[in-house]
Amino acid sequence: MELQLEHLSKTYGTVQALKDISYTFKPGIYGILGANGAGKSTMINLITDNVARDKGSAGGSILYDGQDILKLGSRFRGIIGYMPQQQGFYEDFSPKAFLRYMAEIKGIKGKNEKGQTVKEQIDELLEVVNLTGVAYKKIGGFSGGMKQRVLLAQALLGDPDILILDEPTAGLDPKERIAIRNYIAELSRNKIILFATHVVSDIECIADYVLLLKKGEIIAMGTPVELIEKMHGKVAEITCTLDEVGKLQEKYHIGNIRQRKNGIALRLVGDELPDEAVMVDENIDLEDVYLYYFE
Ligand SMILES: Nc1ncnc2c1ncn2[C@@H]1O[C@H](COP(=O)(O)OP(=O)(O)OP(=O)(O)O)[C@@H](O)[C@H]1O
Repeated sequence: MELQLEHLSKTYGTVQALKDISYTFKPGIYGILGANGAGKSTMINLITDNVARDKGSAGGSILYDGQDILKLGSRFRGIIGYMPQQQGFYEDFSPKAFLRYMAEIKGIKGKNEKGQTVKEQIDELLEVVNLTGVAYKKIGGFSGGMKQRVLLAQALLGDPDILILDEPTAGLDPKERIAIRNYIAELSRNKIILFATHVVSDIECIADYVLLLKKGEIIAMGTPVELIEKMHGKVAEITCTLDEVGKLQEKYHIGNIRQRKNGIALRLVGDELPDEAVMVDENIDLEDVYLYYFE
């Protein structure tokens, strides 16, 4: 199974939101990391066909196992599960009623490959996202995290081959963030899962591959380990006084700032680092990678 983006571009008026993106997704979890406005939602909206591509060859193409998704039409939509950024669902619905409604819209009927009826599939999904106890309660009274879990469950309806999650942890507190991340980590690795976020810790331990998107372009990509290895010689720590912090901030990308007994320890990331800084080698992480490319 392959989802291939070929020279994908999208322009809104004078803003080029995506610039000539080519990349092939295979089964696994992809962290799509980028600051606000990087083009993550645009990429997702093109894959889900919620936004029209630029006209003609200028827009590029998206192929699912070699076939243009626009030609596959509803067949392609049937294999996609999509969790949108906005929680625009009906507050008066219960999770169960909402999932039943979404199953109707998606045309999911009869029994699935495991021989489960739609009702059984819904019950199983509610169990997976830990909402069985509130299956008949109104969504309107739910916390942000519970609402996100309802959205995740609807994206999983019909066991889609491709799962697209647009900032699934947006607005959640740390505990709920971890819960959502864990549900995603436990999903089958036979799917292509795209997880768009601007929060490194969301994907740090669960992504098989990471794409860094900036101003509509992929500026770096690889497995987390590959990206971390490229940072060799670009991360250091320096101990300084509070007065010196501002000056260093002007010249270098600054990560963690920690109070230690002998002064303030700063993490510096960049191609050129001060001589007096001590190189960090062993515990470089994706936060350093993010800082290097984005700050
Ligand atoms: N409908 C639109 N009309 C005009 N410009 C748009 C539209 N949608 C997105 N843009 C612009 O395209 C660029 C990419 O936006 P996009 O929403 O894809 O980024 P993003 O990485 O998903 O950011 P966010 O996390 O804020 O959603 C931005 O400059 C944005 O202002």
